[in-house]
Order: sequence, then structure tokens, then C-alpha cells
Amino acid sequence: MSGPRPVVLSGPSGAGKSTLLKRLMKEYEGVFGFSVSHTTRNPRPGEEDGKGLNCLPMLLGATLLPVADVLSSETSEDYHFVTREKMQEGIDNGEFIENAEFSGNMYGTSKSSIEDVQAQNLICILDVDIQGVKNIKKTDLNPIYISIQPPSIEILEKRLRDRQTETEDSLQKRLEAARIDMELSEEPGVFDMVIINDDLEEAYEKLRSVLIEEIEKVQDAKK
Ligand SMILES: Nc1nc2c(ncn2[C@@H]2O[C@H](COP(=O)(O)OP(=O)(O)O)[C@@H](O)[C@H]2O)c(=O)[nH]1
Ligand SMILES: Nc1ncnc2c1ncn2[C@@H]1O[C@H](COP(=O)(O)OP(=O)(O)O)[C@@H](O)[C@H]1O
Repeated sequence: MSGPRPVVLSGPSGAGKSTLLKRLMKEYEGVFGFSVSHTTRNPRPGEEDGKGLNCLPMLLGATLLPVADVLSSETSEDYHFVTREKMQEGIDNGEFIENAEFSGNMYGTSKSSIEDVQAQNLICILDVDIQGVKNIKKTDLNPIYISIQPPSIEILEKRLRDRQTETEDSLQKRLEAARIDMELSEEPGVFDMVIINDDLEEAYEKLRSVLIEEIEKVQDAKK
């Protein structure tokens, strides 16, 4: 695959990946493109469904959105929300570069979600769990691997509770996965950089500094 080097952001649910990412994409508009994953989990209030035309039948089947809504252009897309059947069909057809089961739901990165971003010569950002990291390492994507970690499991739990997006069951599953993730992130050679998201400003500066070389390459190419 061509274009600038992609970036994989990983780390426990609630560590602050989306918060950091949104800020980065806002500050560097036209530099990054988000790889919109597929998932079988339910959308949260305010989450936008990926509205790529190639996923239209999937989308209509899964969520019964009016066609006019589906076709209206949106500024940000969180996921392609799909049924288990549709997701499995895509996996069986070889449409995914990686997929994983997380907290009772399926998640996966389709090849086209990466290609769509790379075709625009943008830095493709992937937000995947630790299984995704391991599976992407088996491909030829060659991204920069960054882990975002919370200062402690207690703080992570507080942030997840305060976010008010999870049921007690899904919160517990996320904390269980977080313990494994926190351990693995310490293994040498897995990540190019591990950022502890304690103070948001400091964490953001670290993320920006590790990416600035790639950012400037994309900006220079546009001149
Ligand atoms: N392997 C894999 N993991 C994903 C993908 N998309 C999201 N995830 C991970 O799934 C986990 C749950 O994501 P989500 O339901 O959005 O919850 P949140 O991270 O707490 O906001 C996170 O660790 C994400 O990094 C994907 O395409 N592949
Ligand atoms: N440095 C920080 N200090 C305090 N709260 C934070 C910090 N970073 C993120 N948060 C909050 O923690 C919650 C989880 O962050 P989020 O970006 O949704 O995590 P993730 O995408 O990794 O699941 C959100 O409510 C967010 O506002």
C-alpha cells in the first residue's frame, strides 16, 4: 500500500484515544484520515455511522436509516455499524485486514477503509485494540505503533464511569481487557511509543511530537 506511513493508536478503552485523536485531526485538518472500522456494537448517542456508498446495503439492513439521512454528507464518522451476519460475511469474503472480538462485540478494519484514506495521500489513523495490533504486525502495512495508557486502572475506571457510555457489564469487560492491555504495552518492541495520558496537554504534546515528522512531510507534499 502506498502513501504516508499509517499510525496505529491502541490502548485500553477509556485511555483517551478518541479525545487525543479528535484534537489532532482538528489541529491538522487535511493531514490525517481516520480508518472507519466496522463494529457490531450499538451506536452511542451522537455517534455517526460511516456513510460510504459501498456500505449502503449493509447500513440499511443493519440500522434502517432513511436513505436521505444515509446519503447526507457528514464531517466525522465513528464506525460502520453492522450486524454480526454482515460482518462475518465481509470477513469470509476477505474484505478485512484484521478483526477481533472485544467486550462481546466484533470489530474490524476493512481493507477499503485504509485504501480510501491512502488514496487521498493522508496519514491513515487506525484505532484498534491489542489483538488488532498483533494482527496488523503480520501484514505489510508498516505503521507507527502508539499506545495510549491511563495513569492507573483506578483512574481508567473513573474516566469510563464518568463518560457514561457503558453498562456495568461492558464496563467490567473493558476493565478486564485493560489489565491485559496495560501489561502487554510494557513488553519491549510492541509499540514505538507508549504515552501515559495523565495530563491531557502533556499527552497531546507527546503524540504531536512523535508524529510531527510525518505531518510535515504531508504538509510539504501539498505545497
Ligand atoms: N481490532 C480492532 N479493534 C478495534 C477496531 N475498532 C475499534 N477497536 C477497539 O475496540 C475497543 C472498543 O472500542 P469502542 O467500542 O469504540 O469503545 P471505546 O474505546 O471505549 O470508546 C477499543 O479498544 C478500540 O481500540 C478495529 O477495527 N479492530
Ligand atoms: N487526560 C485526561 N484527563 C481526564 N479525563 C480524560 C483525559 N483524557 C480523556 N479523558 C476523558 O476520559 C474519557 C475516556 O476518553 P476517550 O477519549 O473516550 O477514550 P478511548 O477513546 O480511549 O476509549 C472521556 O470522557 C474523556 O473526556
